[in-house]
Amino acid sequence: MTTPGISRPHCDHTAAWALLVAHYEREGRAFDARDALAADPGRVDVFSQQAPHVFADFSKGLIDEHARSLLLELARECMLEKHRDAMFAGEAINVTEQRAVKHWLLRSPKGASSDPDAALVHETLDAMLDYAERVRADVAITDVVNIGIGGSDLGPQMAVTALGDDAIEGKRFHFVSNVDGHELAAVLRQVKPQSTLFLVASKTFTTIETMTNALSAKAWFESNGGTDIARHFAALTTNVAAAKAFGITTTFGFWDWVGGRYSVWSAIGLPIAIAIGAAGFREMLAGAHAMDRHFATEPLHANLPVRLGLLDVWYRNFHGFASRSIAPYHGALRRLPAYMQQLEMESNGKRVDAKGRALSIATSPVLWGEPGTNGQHAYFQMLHQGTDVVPVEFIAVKQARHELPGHHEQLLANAIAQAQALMQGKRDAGGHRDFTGNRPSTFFILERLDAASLGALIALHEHRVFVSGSIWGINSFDQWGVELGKVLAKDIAPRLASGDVAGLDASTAGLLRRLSPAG
Ligand SMILES: O=P(O)(O)OC[C@H]1O[C@H](O)[C@H](O)[C@@H](O)[C@@H]1O
Repeated sequence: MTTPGISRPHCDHTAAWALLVAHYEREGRAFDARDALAADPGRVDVFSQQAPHVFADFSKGLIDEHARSLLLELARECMLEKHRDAMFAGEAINVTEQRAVKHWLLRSPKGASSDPDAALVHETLDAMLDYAERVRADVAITDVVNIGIGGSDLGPQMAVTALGDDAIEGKRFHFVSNVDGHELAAVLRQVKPQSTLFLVASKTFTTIETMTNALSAKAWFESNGGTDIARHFAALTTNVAAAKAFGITTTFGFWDWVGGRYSVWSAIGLPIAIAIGAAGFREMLAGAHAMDRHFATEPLHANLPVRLGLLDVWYRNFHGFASRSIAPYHGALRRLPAYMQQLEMESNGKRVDAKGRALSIATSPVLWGEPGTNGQHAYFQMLHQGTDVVPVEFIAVKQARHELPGHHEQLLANAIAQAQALMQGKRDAGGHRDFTGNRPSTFFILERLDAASLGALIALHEHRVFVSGSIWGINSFDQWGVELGKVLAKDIAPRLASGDVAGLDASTAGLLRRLSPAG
């Protein structure tokens, strides 16, 4: 195994980067998308891209053709394609953990990949989908409770929410992630041991929140007359031994080369498979695979993840935009912003390069958002008239899944109008009613929200995050930043009970005294 991270240049030391700096100063800063569109309506075709299942229009973005070609040059100088190909070749590009990055293999069709793990992937997938179909057919099971957090929660929860209209009748889905006992207690009040299936989802099977919730669920199950753990608990994990030690015999595994935030395609996706069926789950994989092929084979200038990732770099490092708002105009995509937060901020929220050297350029922006039109009535004020420019990403779905007249037209009209308003602005000498306009947005369109298009949309974002992370020179596949707090919580927990503040700083000691029952 080679470590391609080592040979990649510092992208901010390349000739293309210097040219981008100069271009930004000369023209980029003052660029006005309104003028550009008025001067050249053909801009819409240049700054849009159809990819499998997803169309994206960034013609309202603050980018011109020169910046676009310099960014492509930057990608070439930074050996983006080589890095991408190394991922698809199964090289250990997660250099800090010496692991391959192969979530794409989970959606590669049978026989399509020569990767040594391909056969095992399909064996596991077949077994998991078989099990999902058995659960679907089992009318005695009315409630499925997924216990997991982070990547073991956000993906399945987001996808079940997005596609749940197709869920079989008679089954409810619950997602318990927080160690806050209010969450599990609220679910346990609604379910019965004999009709509930608990899925304990944890890549490591050591995460304290998940273990605490799983132990409490098991204790509740046993003390409420539940007997058959094998039937009512299943584990989704890479740590089969730990699941067994916990007392769970039904286990669906995955591998260390699947990062938690990239694991929705693995056994972690079991709740989705139970909700939409084996065929639906395979469609989701197929949609993602189509996007993998697009990313792996399309030339850079026509490659949607590449174009989006480069636009992210342009916005973050040249325009200096520090956040991005995600506005899905579809209520069923309401968990998508949270999912994207983990995907991008945990992947690219790094301040050192892949070799551990401090970076002198900015990395991940802050991602946030709520579904439209709700967000319009809450924070769009700031997007239209605030002092910061925040690029907005609209996601619209052409076909509705309901029959109520009028609603969908209004929903789509609002999405289009908000993007238009952000760009157009409105001159008013009065000040308060003045909209400066020229606020950038990207507009995504899905024909319909189904398993295939959702799969493609998620894979698109995985690859987009790869692209910006690659240009920034970071390892997008580790997450050391979450460790310190976990370690300190282990020290604090017994102190809370005892009230022992010895050795703590004065501020932390003060909080502990206030919150400790012993205090
Ligand atoms: O699936 P698990 O091993 O329980 O991990 C759950 C989550 O917790 C960790 O702290 C990581 O930050 C996440 O990337 C991960 O998805």
